Amino acid sequence: MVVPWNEGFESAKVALKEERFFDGVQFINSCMEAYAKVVGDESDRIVKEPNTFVKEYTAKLSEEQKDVLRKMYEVRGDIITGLGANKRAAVDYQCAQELGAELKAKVAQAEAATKEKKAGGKVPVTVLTGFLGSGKTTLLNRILKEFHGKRIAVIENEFGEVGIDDSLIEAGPLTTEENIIEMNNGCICCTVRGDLIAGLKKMVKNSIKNQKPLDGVIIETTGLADPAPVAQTFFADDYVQQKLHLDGIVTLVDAKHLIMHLDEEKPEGVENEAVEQVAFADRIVLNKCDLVDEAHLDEVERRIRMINESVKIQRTTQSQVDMDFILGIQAFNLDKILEMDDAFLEDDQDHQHDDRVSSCGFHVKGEVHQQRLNEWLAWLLKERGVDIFRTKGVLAVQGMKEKFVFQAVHMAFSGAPQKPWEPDEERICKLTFIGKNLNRQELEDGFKKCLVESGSGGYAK
Ligand SMILES: Nc1nc2c(ncn2[C@@H]2O[C@H](COP(=O)(O)OP(=O)(O)OP(=O)(O)O)[C@@H](O)[C@H]2O)c(=O)[nH]1
Repeated sequence: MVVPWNEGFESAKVALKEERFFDGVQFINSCMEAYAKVVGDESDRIVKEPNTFVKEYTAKLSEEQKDVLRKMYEVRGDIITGLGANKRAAVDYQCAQELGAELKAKVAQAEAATKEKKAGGKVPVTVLTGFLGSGKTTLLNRILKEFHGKRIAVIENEFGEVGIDDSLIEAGPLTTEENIIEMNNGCICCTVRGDLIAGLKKMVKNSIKNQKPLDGVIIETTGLADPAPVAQTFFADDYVQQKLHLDGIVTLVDAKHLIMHLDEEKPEGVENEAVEQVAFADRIVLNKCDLVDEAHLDEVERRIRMINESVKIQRTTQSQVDMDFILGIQAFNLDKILEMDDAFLEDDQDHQHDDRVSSCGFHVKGEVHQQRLNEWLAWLLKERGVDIFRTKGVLAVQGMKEKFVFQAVHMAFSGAPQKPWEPDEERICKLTFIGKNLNRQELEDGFKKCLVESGSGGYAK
C-alpha cells in the first residue's frame, strides 16, 4: 500500500518527537519520495542526492511546495542527527536553507558535532568479525583475560551445526555465564537478528536490575556474517540505541587465506562476506603473520586498501593486538558508512549468502580412537581442504584424561589436550565442518570409522 506523502510526513514527525529515529528515517524517506512524484520527479534524488535535487527544482516549485520541502529537509536533518550522522544531517539542513529556512545554528551545530565524538554514557559495543578461522575467538579470549577487572558481556554467534566455541571461550571472573549468550541456531546477520536484539536488551536490563553496570559488550560474529546488518541493529531498535553505542567494527584477517577468499567467485547476486567484512572495518587486525612472508603481507595490505582505503591496520600473530587499537576507539561513523552504502538505513535490506557453503556437525556419545582420527583428518584435509574452510572439534579420545581440541583452517590443522574431563562428565565427541559443497555422507562414514565402538551411542547428526 502506498501511503500518501502527508500521512507519511505526520508519522515521521511523531517518530522524531518520540525519538524513534530509525522508524523516522523510513517514514521521511518514503514520504519524500512520494512528494518528489507530486512535483514531477520520478527518481530518488530527493533523498539520495538532495543538493542536486534542490538546485534543479527550487525555481520550478511553487511557494507552497517549497515550504513543504523545506520542512521535510529540516525534519529529516533532525532525525538523522538523532541517529548520529551529523555530516549527512548538515546536508539536509543546507537544503532546507536553500529553500528559505533559517537554520544557520543547526547547520553549525551539526558541522561541529561531526568533529566531536560523543558516547553519551552508553555501553560501548565492539563487533568482532572476520572470515572463518581468522582468530576471533583467540582475540576474544585475550580481551577477557586482559580486562580481568572489567565486566564484559559477550554475544557469541557460531555458524557450525554443532556448537564448539562455548568450550573454547575462557571467561574471566566478571564475565560470568549470565553475561555470555551463545547463538548457534543461525547467522546473526539474518536469521537470528531478532535474537541479537533480545539478547542485548536482556544483558542491559539485567545489569541495571542487578546494579552491575557493564563496561562493554563484545559481539563475535560467525566467520560468514555480513557486518552491515549487525551494525544496523544499533540504529534499528530504539532501546538498543538508547543504551548501547557501537564503538567499532574490528575485522580479523587471516594473512594466509584472505586473498583467496576475496578472489572467490560467487554466484550472481550473492555477496562475498570476506569483502564486506573488510569494507565495513573500522580497524583491521592482520593476523597469522607467522604463516607468510613480508612480501605477502604487503600484498594483503594492498588488497585491503583497495576495499577500505583509510582503515587502520595492525599486524599480529595469535591476535596479539594492542587493546587501545580495538577497544574504546569510538571509531564507528555512520556518516562514513552512508557514504559507502547509501541503503544502510533501509530496513528491508536483503542479502544473499552462498548456499553452497554449509555446515555439517556430529555430536556423539563415546570416544574416538586417536590414530584412526589423525589419519582420517589428515587425509580428509589434504584431499578436501580447499573446500573445507574450517574444522573444529572437542573430542573424547580413548585413554586421554583431557578433552582433545582439534582446529583446522583449510589444510592447516592442530590438535592438543585441553581441560580434563570432570569425573562425572559424560564423554562425548563434538566435531563440526564448515565449507563449500560438503559431502555429508563421506564425512559421516569417515567419522564413524574413528569411533572406538563404531556407530555406538546416540549418533546425533
Ligand atoms: N599460526 C597461527 N595460528 C593462529 C593464529 N591466531 C590464531 N591461530 C589459530 O587459528 C585457529 C583459528 O583461530 P580462532 O581464534 O578459533 O578463529 P575464529 O576466527 O574464532 O574461527 P571461527 O569462529 O571458526 O570463524 C586456532 O587453531 C588458533 O589457535 C596465528 O597468528 N598464527
